[in-house]
Amino acid sequence: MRFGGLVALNDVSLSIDKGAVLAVIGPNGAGKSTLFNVVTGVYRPTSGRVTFNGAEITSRPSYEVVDRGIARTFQSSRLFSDLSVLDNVIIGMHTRTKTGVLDALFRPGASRREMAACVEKAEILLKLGSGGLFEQRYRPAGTLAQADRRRLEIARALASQPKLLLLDEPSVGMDDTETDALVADIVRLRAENPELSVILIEHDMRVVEAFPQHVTCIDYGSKIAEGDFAAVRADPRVQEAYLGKAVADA
Ligand SMILES: Nc1ncnc2c1ncn2[C@@H]1O[C@H](COP(=O)(O)OP(=O)(O)OP(=O)(O)O)[C@@H](O)[C@H]1O
Repeated sequence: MRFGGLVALNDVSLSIDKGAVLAVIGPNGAGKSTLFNVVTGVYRPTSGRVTFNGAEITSRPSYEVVDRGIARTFQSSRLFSDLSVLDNVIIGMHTRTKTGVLDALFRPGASRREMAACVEKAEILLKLGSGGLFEQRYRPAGTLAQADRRRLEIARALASQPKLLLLDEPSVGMDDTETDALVADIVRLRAENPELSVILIEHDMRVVEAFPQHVTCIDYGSKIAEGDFAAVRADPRVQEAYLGKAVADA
């Protein structure tokens, strides 16, 4: 992925199996969010391919990518702040609902029934995670605490019933207790959906350590290491690039 003269991603090749968690680490500006933007059709890559479940999805529009089963959260909140917590989750279901504006006008019964089903599903999702989102479901999303906003982003992404969930620094703005709860949420989510795959961009090594099997490190747009957490952490290029000399000396 090039932006003019800047190569934001250079020959980065990644794959993830069904049900696996892949953690992508790397310093600021390494190209991690760009990777998500390429996978989800926000950016059209200059070259290269994105395939999902055997089908090529390179540069497909984002709504189609969601429809195929890839959902994401963003590093900076993309919630509808004036809408309620509940409505934000319901909006995440739009690729899975059938009735539209015309149905609302001409088949109000069907439309109402579908909406009631959506509310029920959204409430279940809000009850799943930590942080009491369900109790706050009628509050405008913009009034939530930072950690709850991150949790709501995840609930909204899950509302589209993804097969692959992309989490962009989900622990940003969370304290240690909240981060532990986030890890527990992801662990529980995977236990309940063993086929769900997760790609996690993270700066917090405590989160990465909790999902240690597959870790990839990107630096200046290139993949510099991959393997399990212990191997990647021990790689001198990773220590140099990302973890810092303090860790190398530890
Ligand atoms: N739309 C864009 N136009 C121009 N340059 C961009 C664009 N998006 C990203 N970049 C550049 O691409 C590089 C990679 O950015 P990216 O946001 O992917 O990094 P990152 O690894 O996610 O960093 P961080 O951890 O700080 O979020 C940066 O130099 C960034 O300035």
